[in-house]
Amino acid sequence: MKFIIKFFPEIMVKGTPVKKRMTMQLAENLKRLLGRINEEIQIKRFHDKLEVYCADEWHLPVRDLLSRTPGIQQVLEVKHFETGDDLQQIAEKAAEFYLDKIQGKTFVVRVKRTGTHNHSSGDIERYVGSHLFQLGGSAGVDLRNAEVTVKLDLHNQILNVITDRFFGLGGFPMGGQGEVLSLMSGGFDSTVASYLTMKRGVKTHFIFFNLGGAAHEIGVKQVSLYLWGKYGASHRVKFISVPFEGVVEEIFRSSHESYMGVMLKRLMIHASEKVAEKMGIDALVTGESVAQVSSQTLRNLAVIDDASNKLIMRPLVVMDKPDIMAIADQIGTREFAESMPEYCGVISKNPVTNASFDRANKEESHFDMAVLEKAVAEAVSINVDEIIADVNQSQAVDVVNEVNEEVLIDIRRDDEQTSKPLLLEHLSMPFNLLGREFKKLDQTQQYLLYCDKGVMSQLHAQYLRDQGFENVRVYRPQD
Ligand SMILES: Nc1ncnc2c1ncn2[C@@H]1O[C@H](COP(=O)(O)OP(=O)(O)OP(=O)(O)O)[C@@H](O)[C@H]1O
Repeated sequence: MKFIIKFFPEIMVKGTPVKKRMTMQLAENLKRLLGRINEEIQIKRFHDKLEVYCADEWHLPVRDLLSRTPGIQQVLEVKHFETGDDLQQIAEKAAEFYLDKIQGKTFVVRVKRTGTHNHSSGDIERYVGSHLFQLGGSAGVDLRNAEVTVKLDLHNQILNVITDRFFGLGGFPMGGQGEVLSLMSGGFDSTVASYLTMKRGVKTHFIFFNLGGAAHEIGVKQVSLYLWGKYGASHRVKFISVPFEGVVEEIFRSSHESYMGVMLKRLMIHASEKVAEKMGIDALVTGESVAQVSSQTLRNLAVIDDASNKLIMRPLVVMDKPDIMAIADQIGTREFAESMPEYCGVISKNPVTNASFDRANKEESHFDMAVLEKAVAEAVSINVDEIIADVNQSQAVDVVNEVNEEVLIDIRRDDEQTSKPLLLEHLSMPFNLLGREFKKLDQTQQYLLYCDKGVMSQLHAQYLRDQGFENVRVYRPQD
């Protein structure tokens, strides 16, 4: 079957060389991504569209991939048949795909022809129209204001029928818009901010400041891997983890209580700048948004900005929280954000809301910058696609590969549990409900947690252990 890909309109209004570069970039990205589904999938590039050809068996994975690849506005699904210009065959194929769609609705048939045929386009339109009408159920033909257009394309002996259409993400193809380093804390805001830069075609690396929780780090790695795998996997990016416990201690020692929050953010920006510099990156991204918490005032954001010469991008700066949550739902990060362990370290009880530039500099002059240098020097950088191996290697909770008398708990999301059911006897407790539901279980039992990649189960097993459930391990069947 064939998919016809319409580019994002902002690409179409560019001058010819830019448009060409962007459409080539999208074709290259798709080639890389589709090749991971099946090597025989073909792509053809035209000035106004791309066409993807695949065997019918790859329909669903290809459709899914196209719906989440930046740069695509709309996709038409097309099936082709060798009907020649046999009117009856053409009408039957049209009925096969459109009869359902015209039930109770007015319709019109539009035919586009290339090549030589015995019938004119008008002949075919009239024949197919009357065939569909006679089959019943429609509200009749309306040549001017039809509710459904039956679109047929006869190309020499091949009839192309548009069987479905769906919208893509929009945005620009990944790779043409430079690179950023996104400060990722794993909550709603930084994940949505990172998604928005990825959708805009910006190669987005992740940096995480570990304030003292191994579980937090695993959670942030997991959501970064998820985001990248879903929306940015055409390009390899880095996940950088900076041990920030020492910095937090030093803030406690050197800062006034009301300035601790601002200092922490400034020091994160300082550290990100140093890492970005080494990577040749000009811009940082944060999930901050004006007035979301009392300390996110314009003045405080300006004082945080002052810590660096890098461009600081805040894609959510004027967005309302419900709109941010709606994006999190749409991109599938809500459950991750909700299950991220809360870190409540350097949160000033009475945070300054109108920080002064001079005072922030003065606070910083009391801070021993060698501590920050040390944290940056000890930062660990891995390719985001190596996260699974990395988490499994540094696991803090034992992993077993068979179930004996333990209670097995499937902690995957509901939709994953339904699409790939676990065949062993088990309890179902999706990870976003685990914290609440687990309290109801018998603490003396032994438990095994199961998830698809073994990352979330590590995170939650550690969390449950911290809550006093000592007999929790991870179940990872052998491949
Ligand atoms: N531990 C961290 N590592 C990396 N970046 C961080 C960390 N903590 C905060 N940030 C960055 O600072 C921004 C503001 O953080 P803050 O905790 O004030 O807000 P938030 O709205 O709760 O963030 P989020 O919802 O992304 O967790 C975050 O969106 C993120 O970009």
